[in-house]
Amino acid sequence: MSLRVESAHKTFRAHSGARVVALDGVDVTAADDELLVVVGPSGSGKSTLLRAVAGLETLDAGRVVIGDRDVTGVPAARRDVAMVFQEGALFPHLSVAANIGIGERARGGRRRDVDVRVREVAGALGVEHLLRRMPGELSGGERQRVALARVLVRAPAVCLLDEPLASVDAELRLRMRGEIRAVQRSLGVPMVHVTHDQFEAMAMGDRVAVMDGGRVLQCDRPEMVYDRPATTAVARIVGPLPMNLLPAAVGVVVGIRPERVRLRVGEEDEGGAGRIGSVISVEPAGEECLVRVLADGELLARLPWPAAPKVGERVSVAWRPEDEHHFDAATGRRR
Ligand SMILES: Nc1ncnc2c1ncn2[C@@H]1O[C@H](COP(=O)(O)OP(=O)(O)OP(=O)(O)O)[C@@H](O)[C@H]1O
Repeated sequence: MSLRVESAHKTFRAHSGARVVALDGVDVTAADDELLVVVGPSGSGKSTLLRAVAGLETLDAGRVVIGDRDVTGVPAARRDVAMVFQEGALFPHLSVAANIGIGERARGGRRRDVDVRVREVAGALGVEHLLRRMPGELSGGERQRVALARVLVRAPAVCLLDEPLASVDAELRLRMRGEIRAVQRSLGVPMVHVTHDQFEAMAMGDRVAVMDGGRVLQCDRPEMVYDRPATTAVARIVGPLPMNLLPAAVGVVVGIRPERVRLRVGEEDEGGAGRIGSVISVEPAGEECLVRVLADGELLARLPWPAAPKVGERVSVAWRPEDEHHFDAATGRRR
């Protein structure tokens, strides 16, 4: 069953009386077996969008449609939407196995069938060895995986994940994103996944919705939002590092990804798009380093670590013309 959110508006009134626009006309869809990733800065409306789909937040205007059923006025419990939060909540007095199987059992599933399915999903998410433990005996990351297993053990109409991997270590995250993808495909349900992890967004999403200020700025395949950002805001939000945005000709802003910037020490401008600058900081990042250069404004370059220039050195800054993105300076839109 597909998910459709149409013209969703939501304004909160803070204690101070101030109005906060959390959703400002959001349209998104997720097809039957599609995984839609939502990215955006803190406060951009991602959780509000998920909570509105789940029925935990009522919209001021707009609709939520699941399959051909308009669920806008339907209470959360009757939407058949499963949601995993940043801190997956478990029933403390039930074992891990019982926690994972509780929904299926409540729905009248036979114990034997439910046990088999619980074991399958627990295996896929690497928590099979924890099935007999109690939630209080788990680490944060383990609890999170159990909460995920509980959602994935049955096929809800829609599955929502709000940063479920935030407290999981890097190696496990890498494995789990593949597992989540596989389980989701086998269930054939639309999944909406909020993450701050750019690699996760690129790796997992069939499409990525980029949000800012309660709006969806662009919604497209991961390679499109990365290679052809629709606006300067998208260019700053998507990618492991924000895109450098440099004023160029009148009315034009040139965008260049830090990983596409080339620096040469002690040489003059190579010509073309280059400029001269001086290094203001060098930050090691494993095999690579991040170099900040002052050259008609500040610019970030990601370079292989051995190639790092030193702080204070003069460098020529260059990039290939085909790596440039051009935006309209007034509107921020891609030209
Ligand atoms: N119950 C509430 N009362 C008042 N304001 C709220 C409430 N919930 C959310 N907001 C505000 O609405 C805006 C959107 O919040 P939301 O939680 O959807 O953002 P987010 O993109 O999920 O952020 P984060 O990445 O930090 O989780 C924010 O400005 C937030 O402060």
